[in-house]
Amino acid sequence: MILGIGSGSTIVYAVTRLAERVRKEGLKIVCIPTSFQAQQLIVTNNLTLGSLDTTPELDCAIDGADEVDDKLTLIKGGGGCQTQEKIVASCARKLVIVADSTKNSTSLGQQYKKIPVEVIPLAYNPILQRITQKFGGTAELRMGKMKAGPIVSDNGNFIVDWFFPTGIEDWKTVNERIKMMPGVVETGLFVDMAQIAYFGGPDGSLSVKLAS
Ligand SMILES: O=C(CO)[C@H](O)[C@H](O)COP(=O)(O)O
Repeated sequence: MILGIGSGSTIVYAVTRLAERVRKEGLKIVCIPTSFQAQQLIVTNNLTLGSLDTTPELDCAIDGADEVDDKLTLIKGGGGCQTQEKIVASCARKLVIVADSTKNSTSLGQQYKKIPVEVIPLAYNPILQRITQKFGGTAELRMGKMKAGPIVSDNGNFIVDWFFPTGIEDWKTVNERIKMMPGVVETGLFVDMAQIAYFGGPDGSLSVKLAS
């Protein structure tokens, strides 16, 4: 199986369990990373590392999410990896989301208030202005906590966080319009990409949401 490996803190649990099964059951799995973090995760768990260069068609990708609505529209990019995550997911026949129950919502904005957008550094300020002029809300350049200056993505770009207003329903159109802005590399909006989401509860319970 060719499997995309997502980024974030939740995917770590899935990869740990996967590595256990590969060891015990001798599963043959090639893992395609969605970030530098995912690549390290694959390597440190002694899983087989692959790339889109050699395997551009994946059976499945597993990833976390910052919020999942009832249509399985996702907000991703809390860790700034949405571009590679979306590329890998787009090459996979199936996208499976693993998240804790706080990420589950009926409509976007109930849990997570912002859409991360990866941008070419030169364009960050015009993009901050265009997004808020077109759609409202506020937007800011993501700044480092330990590093002075902006966060730089794995691709050498900046991340703009758009704190969107309430009431937006047509996320497909919003996504397309933001993507058309010169300098935008990728948004953290995943529309019609995920087929299934698993949510773990604090009591060990599991709930599942399927794309309609
Ligand atoms: O999109 C992502 C990184 O860009 C993550 O998958 C998302 O932020 C969820 O992370 P976590 O599992 O730590 O809550």
